[in-house]
Amino acid sequence: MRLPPTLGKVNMSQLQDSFGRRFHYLRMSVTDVCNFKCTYCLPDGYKPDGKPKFLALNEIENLVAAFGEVGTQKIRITGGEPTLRKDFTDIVRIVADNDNINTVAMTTNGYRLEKHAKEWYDAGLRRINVSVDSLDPKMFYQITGENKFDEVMRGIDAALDAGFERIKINAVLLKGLNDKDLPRFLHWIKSTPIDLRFIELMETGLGHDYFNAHHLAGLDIKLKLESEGWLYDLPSVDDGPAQNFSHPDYQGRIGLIMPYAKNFCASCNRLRVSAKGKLHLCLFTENGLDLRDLLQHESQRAELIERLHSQLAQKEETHYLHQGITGVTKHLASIGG
Ligand SMILES: Nc1nc2c(ncn2[C@@H]2O[C@H](COP(=O)(O)OP(=O)(O)OP(=O)(O)O)[C@@H](O)[C@H]2O)c(=O)[nH]1
Ligand SMILES: C[S@@+](CC[C@H](N)C(=O)[O-])C[C@H]1O[C@@H](n2cnc3c(N)ncnc32)[C@H](O)[C@@H]1O
Ligand code: SF4
Ligand code: SF4
Repeated sequence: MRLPPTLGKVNMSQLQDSFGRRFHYLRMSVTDVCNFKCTYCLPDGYKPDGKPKFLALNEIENLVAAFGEVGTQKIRITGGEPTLRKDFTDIVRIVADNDNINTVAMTTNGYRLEKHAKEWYDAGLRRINVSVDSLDPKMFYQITGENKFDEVMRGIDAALDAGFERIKINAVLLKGLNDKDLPRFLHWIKSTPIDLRFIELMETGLGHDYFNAHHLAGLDIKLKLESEGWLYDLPSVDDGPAQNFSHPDYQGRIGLIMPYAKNFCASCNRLRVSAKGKLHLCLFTENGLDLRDLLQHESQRAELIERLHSQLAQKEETHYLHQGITGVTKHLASIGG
């Protein structure tokens, strides 16, 4: 792709913060809308705030191009539920067509996978993370507010058939809800080549009561796995924050995402852009900086890149969740998790 002439004078080095962390992974949210009502995320369902206008395809193209120029190699499309966008396949294609991006991923609740897995694969999507909080259909319904367990599981089968590089399953650990599910999950991955990740519940604007009632530490699972012969896998450079484990008797792997663990943020390698075009330096705390005025035309790329570099200096070392400070993030659907 030909670059605008001004780009020659711009700092094209990789995005880096003042703690020496480099950012080669962008989580790009494309909608806040969701059709599920997960109790830890949108317990009352998605409530539109006015008439939201989410990033259009040309804005997404300019965003991807700018991030690609300064070192982004992996883009995860997320939401809300990203696949609710009618132009979702076009979004995948835009990301996949950018030569700087070598990993195109998405996170989904899986309800449209069965029908579209192959189409998205053909458009260039290579990795999929699907949220499945329980393997008990009744508990799945209780947690997500949707009776779509069978549909989602058929979607995962379709994704396995379509040939995706990697399929990960996300389950948020919830005391009193899915905390009895470990044996079922283990049984599933014995013969299924997926990465199963248990995510510790993070406190959001939902409040302290929900968090206190349901938070469960991942450490207990880690100790149990280690005692049963699961071995820690060294992370590769574009891995997310999970600590991964594998076992010779199992085709699948297990990952633990423990945001309250010591040093969790030391390996932070990702930035976020919300569906309305705001840059978020962290999943928590800040309001986000508007990028949208600079997403309108290719000729603005140099200015956009300068803005990205100038913001990175403000990225903080860690979140403040330990102090119960959840910042402005009301729920993770508003920023893509
Ligand atoms: N606190 C915190 N949690 C994160 C971060 N990244 C991911 N998570 C949590 O992990 C969940 C699952 O993330 P995914 O969307 O599957 O992405 P990922 O874990 O980066 O996935 P991979 O790229 O496949 O490793 C998110 O929704 C968050 O709950 C992060 O940077 N900080
Ligand atoms: C916000 S969702 C967006 C993508 C898609 N709708 C889905 O559910 O996979 C991304 C991830 O965030 C996780 N998540 C949402 N709220 C969370 C919370 N409070 N704590 C931990 N993980 C959370 C979900 O389980 C999901 O795996
Ligand atoms: S976790 Fe995902 S599927 Fe569940 S309510 Fe939030 S955005 Fe929707
Ligand atoms: S909480 Fe913030 S600083 Fe920590 S890993 Fe997540 S995005 Fe990075």
